[in-house]
Amino acid sequence: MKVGIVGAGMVGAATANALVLGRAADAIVLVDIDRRRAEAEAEDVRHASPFAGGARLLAGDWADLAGAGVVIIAAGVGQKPGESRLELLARNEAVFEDVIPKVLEAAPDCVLLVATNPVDVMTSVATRISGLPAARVVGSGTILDTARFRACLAGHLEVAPGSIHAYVLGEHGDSEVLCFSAAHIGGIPLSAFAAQAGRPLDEAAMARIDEEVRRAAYRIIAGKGATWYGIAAGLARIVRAIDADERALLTVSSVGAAADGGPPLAMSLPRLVGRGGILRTLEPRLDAREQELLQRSAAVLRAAVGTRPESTP
Ligand SMILES: NC(=O)C1=CN([C@@H]2O[C@H](COP(=O)(O)OP(=O)(O)OC[C@H]3O[C@@H](n4cnc5c(N)ncnc54)[C@H](O)[C@@H]3O)[C@@H](O)[C@H]2O)C=CC1
Ligand SMILES: CC(=O)C(=O)O
Repeated sequence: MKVGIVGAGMVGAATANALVLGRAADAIVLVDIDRRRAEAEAEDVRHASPFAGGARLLAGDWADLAGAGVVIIAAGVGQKPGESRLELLARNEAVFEDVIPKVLEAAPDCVLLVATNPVDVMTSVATRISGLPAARVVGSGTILDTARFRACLAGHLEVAPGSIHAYVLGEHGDSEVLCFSAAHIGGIPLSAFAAQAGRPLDEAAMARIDEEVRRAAYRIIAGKGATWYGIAAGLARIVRAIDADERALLTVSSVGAAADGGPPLAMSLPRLVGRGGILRTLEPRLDAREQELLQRSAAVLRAAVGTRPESTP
């Protein structure tokens, strides 16, 4: 499949590299207002391609997105140290007003895959501007937070992250919800597994893991200015699910029924992803406290979306 990437900064370039190394695309087109940057990144990643599947890399114009099955939007500003994702909204909404119509003119049949922050609100914005059905506008949502959660649990429990079924839902941001209650390893609830493994998951351990996941971006941004490897791997995972029509269960964002029972809103829930984007949204089974936190997260996003007109699924 041909994949377009709009925004050839740290996230866009790392995603191109992850797609190449993961053999998740045949051709990748990088588009950026900074054409020189896009060309340099395309050339650099092109030199990784012979070590993997040989995907073609191009820095192009909008018209070069023609035929792309997925177009990833990673254009816009990122957080400065200490800044929250929601503070980026006004600046990145202006970028989307510019780029989304150009993408759709060139690639009217693509799935839009949104990475730009605040990613849930930007998914709502992209759905509104594009006029596409909600299923075709996928936000990376909490796919990264879910990976961080599994990585932390894997470290604590000394088990492979791939054997852990655990999810982060809600906002990709400060109000996200780590769902401990439904998490399991091989069908064994997390707490029972932890006891068997001699690695108790008490309140203190859960609070430490929560803090580690929720504050990960702030720590990384304080240390190196931005984050890119984790989200790049997550975006490549979503592209693979779409391309191979996997019906994979991923925590991604899309405008749809919200946890607070209000009008449609983009937030992360467990969703089946395959050809065409979101195929189905599942209702998570949470304990009462997590359910309440998820409703609060929806309220935070609803306040951020404000009075913007929403696209309904
Ligand atoms: N969803 C997630 O989990 C994550 C999201 N992000 C977000 O991804 C976005 C990009 O981050 P970085 O790559 O680090 O930023 P960056 O500053 O390195 O790259 C952004 C690129 O967008 C380009 N751009 C800006 N306006 C444009 C326009 N109108 N048309 C075409 N290109 C345009 C810039 O020239 C720049 O090359 C940020 O909003 C950041 O917060 C970052 C990490 C994780
Ligand atoms: C920057 C960002 O959203 C993250 O790393 O989670």
